[in-house]
Amino acid sequence: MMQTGMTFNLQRYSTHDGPGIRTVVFLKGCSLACRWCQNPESRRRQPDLLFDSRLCLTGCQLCQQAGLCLVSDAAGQRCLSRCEQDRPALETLRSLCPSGALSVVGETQSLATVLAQVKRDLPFYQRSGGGLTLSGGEPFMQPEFTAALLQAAQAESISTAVESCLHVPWHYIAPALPHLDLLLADLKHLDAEPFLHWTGGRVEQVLDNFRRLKHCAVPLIIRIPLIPGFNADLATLCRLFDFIVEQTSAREVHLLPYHTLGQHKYQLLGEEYRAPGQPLDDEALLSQAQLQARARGLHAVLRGQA
Ligand SMILES: C[S@@+](CC[C@H](N)C(=O)[O-])C[C@H]1O[C@@H](n2cnc3c(N)ncnc32)[C@H](O)[C@@H]1O
Ligand code: SF4
Repeated sequence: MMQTGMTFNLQRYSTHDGPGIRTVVFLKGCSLACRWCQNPESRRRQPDLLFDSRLCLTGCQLCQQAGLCLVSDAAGQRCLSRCEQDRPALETLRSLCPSGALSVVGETQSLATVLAQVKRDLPFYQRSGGGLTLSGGEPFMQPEFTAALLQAAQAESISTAVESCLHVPWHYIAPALPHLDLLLADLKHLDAEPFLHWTGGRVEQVLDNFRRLKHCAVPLIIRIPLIPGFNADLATLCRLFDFIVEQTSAREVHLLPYHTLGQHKYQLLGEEYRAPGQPLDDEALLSQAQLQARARGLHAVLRGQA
């Protein structure tokens, strides 16, 4: 049977998603809805419609003729109606808009198609120690496709990595592990209430998966997005470092200061942005956090610097 997956982007020459030069394949669908997520178009498993009012040639009416309903937001800007019933089938809109104001994000692709694109950069992987990284969204939410793609990449001598929030049942993760050279996993918080409030998920499932991974051979790097009002304070971060040392196999932690680069995409999706309006700008906190992580024997990386 032909394996297919739902992807929404493929990024070549990435140097931020694992060692060396990498190709990042972004898979659609996530079990969390982090308020700060830089990829809000990744969250639903189905294709999404984006509308950029700045590009709209208001007079052409092609989308209205196809059955799409545009409304005005509080500022009088045209935007998508939040009512899904006001939308025609997305496939009819995929290449309809002449100005690019409307775009459909997410497409079903065969494993062979994705692998062929990844293989184009084999010489770069070999020279730089890079490879394939699966991101998203949450790659383990497409467990069969993820495991099969990692296996196929390794069979081509391509090193593999996955970026994950670990908010999935263990049996979605386990089949991929034999085909994984590096797992980059987020540790966002330890407490149930703030985790639920800011991400919509159950923290215990994440912590449980970290504990299980301790008994697996796959190399693990933990990433902490530092989000003001959620976890960007020294006391919370020190508790996270303690958890890493005591309950996981990771000895490398990457600190990811909160940024707002994905904020405009919420508007394109017709969604409200419910995270802080300003990026994290607290160098004192960042350097203290790096010191505290190092004091616990962790290799702490901030903006690529150890
Ligand atoms: C978009 S996620 C996809 C992988 C997976 N779902 C996860 O959360 O780890 C990739 C990385 O981006 C980080 N990230 C997402 N939004 C961010 C933001 N606004 N500022 C800083 N890091 C962010 C996440 O914490 C994660 O490490
Ligand atoms: S887990 Fe990752 S992809 Fe999912 S909403 Fe959070 S940051 Fe975004």
